[in-house]
Amino acid sequence: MSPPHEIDTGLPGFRYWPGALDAEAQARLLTMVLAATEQAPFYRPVTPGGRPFSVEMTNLGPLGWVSDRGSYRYQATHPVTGARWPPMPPQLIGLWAALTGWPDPPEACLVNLYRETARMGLHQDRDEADLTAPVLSISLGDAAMFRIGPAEGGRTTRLRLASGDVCALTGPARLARHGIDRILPGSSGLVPGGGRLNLTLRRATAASRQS
Ligand SMILES: O=C(O)CCC(=O)C(=O)O
Ligand SMILES: [Fe+2]
Repeated sequence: MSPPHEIDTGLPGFRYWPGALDAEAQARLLTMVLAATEQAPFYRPVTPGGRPFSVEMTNLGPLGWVSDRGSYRYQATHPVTGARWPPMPPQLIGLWAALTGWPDPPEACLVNLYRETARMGLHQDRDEADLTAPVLSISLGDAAMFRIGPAEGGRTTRLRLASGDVCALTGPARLARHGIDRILPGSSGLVPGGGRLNLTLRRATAASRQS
């Protein structure tokens, strides 16, 4: 992977590295993720209000983000199979360290699968114990129209995220509102069956390190 080029989008703390993963790194990552989904298949969660997500999900790593009639939360097991999530691929731990510089490794990699009509409404990521730890997001496959705006609401900006792009919510942008308006079906042939994969890496628990 060549060193990522960082672009200033005007929202402090929102960091964007277009083309951070070259075609070979994307293919390797995709192969690893698809292999892990043999063990931890995609499933369609529902919101606490009972509405099914249009996105299908699974997780990698010691903890995974889940949503059901009870709550949004992190847990160690797949809600359908009851098995532990597959391990976090070392390539992702390395990318997290290189791009965020955060001292603790990621604990959760949420894998979002967007088929043709899937989307994700504007939201904040706030189910983590330490809301100062960054969120790192990797795009694979079809491009997506990503929307982002300040935590307090107001004007949002649209950004087209393509396969291999990486972005991060850090510092003052950690609680930025964001979502996916739509994907651009057929813009990439990377994902078998079509669509987009998003990998979102996070710390879930509070850091245990001493200061
Ligand atoms: O698919 C994306 O790029 C965003 C995913 C996201 O915001 C989330 O999983 O919290
Ligand atoms: Fe999010």
